[in-house]
Amino acid sequence: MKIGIIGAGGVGAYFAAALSQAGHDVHLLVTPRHLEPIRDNGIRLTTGDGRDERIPVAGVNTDAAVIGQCDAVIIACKAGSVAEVMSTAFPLLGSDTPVLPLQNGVTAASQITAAAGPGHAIGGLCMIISYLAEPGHVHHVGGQPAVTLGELDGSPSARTRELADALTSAGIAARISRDITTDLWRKFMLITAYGGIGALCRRNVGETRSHPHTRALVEDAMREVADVGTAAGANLTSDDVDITMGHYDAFTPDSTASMQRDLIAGRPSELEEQNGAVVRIAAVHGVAVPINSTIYRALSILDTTSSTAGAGPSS
Ligand SMILES: NC(=O)C1=CN([C@@H]2O[C@H](COP(=O)(O)OP(=O)(O)OC[C@H]3O[C@@H](n4cnc5c(N)ncnc54)[C@H](OP(=O)(O)O)[C@@H]3O)[C@@H](O)[C@H]2O)C=CC1
Ligand SMILES: CC(C)(CO)C(=O)C(=O)O
Repeated sequence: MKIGIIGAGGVGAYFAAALSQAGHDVHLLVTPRHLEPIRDNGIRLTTGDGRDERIPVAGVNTDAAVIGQCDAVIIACKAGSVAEVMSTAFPLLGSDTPVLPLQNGVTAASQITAAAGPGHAIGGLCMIISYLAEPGHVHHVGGQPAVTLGELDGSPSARTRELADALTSAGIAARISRDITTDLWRKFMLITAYGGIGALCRRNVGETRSHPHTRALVEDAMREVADVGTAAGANLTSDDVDITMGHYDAFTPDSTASMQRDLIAGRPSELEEQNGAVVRIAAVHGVAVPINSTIYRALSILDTTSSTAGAGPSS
C-alpha cells in the first residue's frame, strides 16, 4: 500500500519504520527538522529488547504535493495539531482515501471531517509506548503495539480491512471495531483519569493505584468521563469503569501517561485535548465533572501549550 504518515514523532516514526520494513510504500510528511535525518539515514529504531536498526522509508517530504495521493493516510501529530496538519494534507487524498487518526482524545475524526469533508475520516487509536530520541531516531519502550480502527458508522469496509492487514503485516496488532467511537471513549476514560491524577500527584501508576485516596480519585474521574461519553452518545455500560480500572491495574507499576510525562517535563502537552476536552464536552451536555475540572485547572499552570499557562494569580 502507498501509505502517507503525517508526523515523524514517537508514533509516526515507529509506524513508518514498521510499515516500511513490511514492504509498504511509506511516505512521511514532516516538519523541516525531520527531513534531512530521515532522508539521509532512514529511521533508526531502537527497542527496549535491544534491537537497533536503520530502516529506509520510500519518501520523506515537507510538501504534501510532492508525495501525492496515497491509498491511506495516518495522522501521527499531537491532538492539538490535527486541524493545522489537515490544512496541508489535501494533496495526499484521493476521493476515497481513508485518514486514520492515532491521537489520544475523542476529537480528531471530527476535525479531519471539518477540514477534508465527509468520507475520509475513520476512527482510530493506538496502544504503544514510544518516543522520539531525536529527529529520525525513535525508541520503542516495549509491549506489543496495537491499533483499533473502524468506520465511524460502524460499517465493515474494504479500506479498513486493507489498512488493518497492512498494520498486521508490520507486526502491529490491528483490530477492526464496529463501534470505534465507544472504544475511543474507553481509552479516553483511562488516560484522562490516571494521567491527570498522576500528573497532579507526580506519581506513577503503581503509586496512585496503591494509595486508597488516589485510587478512588482515579476511579471517580473515570466515572465522570464515562458519564460525559454516555451523554455524548458512546455506548458505555456500568461495567466499563470496572474494566478500565482493570487496565489501570494491569500497567507495570512504573508506568506514567504521555500527557503526565509531557507536563512534568515542561513540554507542550495534550491537557487541552484530554481533561480540557472532558470539561468542554461535559458543559455541552450539562454533566458535572468536578474532578476533571480540578485536574484541568490545576494542571493548566504547567501546560506550555495553553494560553493561560504561567499567567499567575489575577489581582
Ligand atoms: N508516543 C506514545 O507512546 C503514544 C502516543 N499516542 C498519541 O499519539 C499522538 C502522537 O504522539 P507522539 O508521536 O508521541 O507525539 P510527538 O510529539 O512525538 O510527535 C508528533 C509529531 O508531529 C509533528 N508535526 C506537528 N505538526 C506537523 C505538521 N504540520 N506536519 C508534519 N508533522 C507535524 C511534530 O513535529 P515537530 O517534531 O517538529 O514538533 C512531531 O514530530 C498523540 O496524540 C499521543 O497522545 C498514543 C499512544 C501512545
Ligand atoms: C495508555 C498509553 C500508554 C497507551 O499507548 C497512552 O496512550 C499514553 O500514555 O498516552
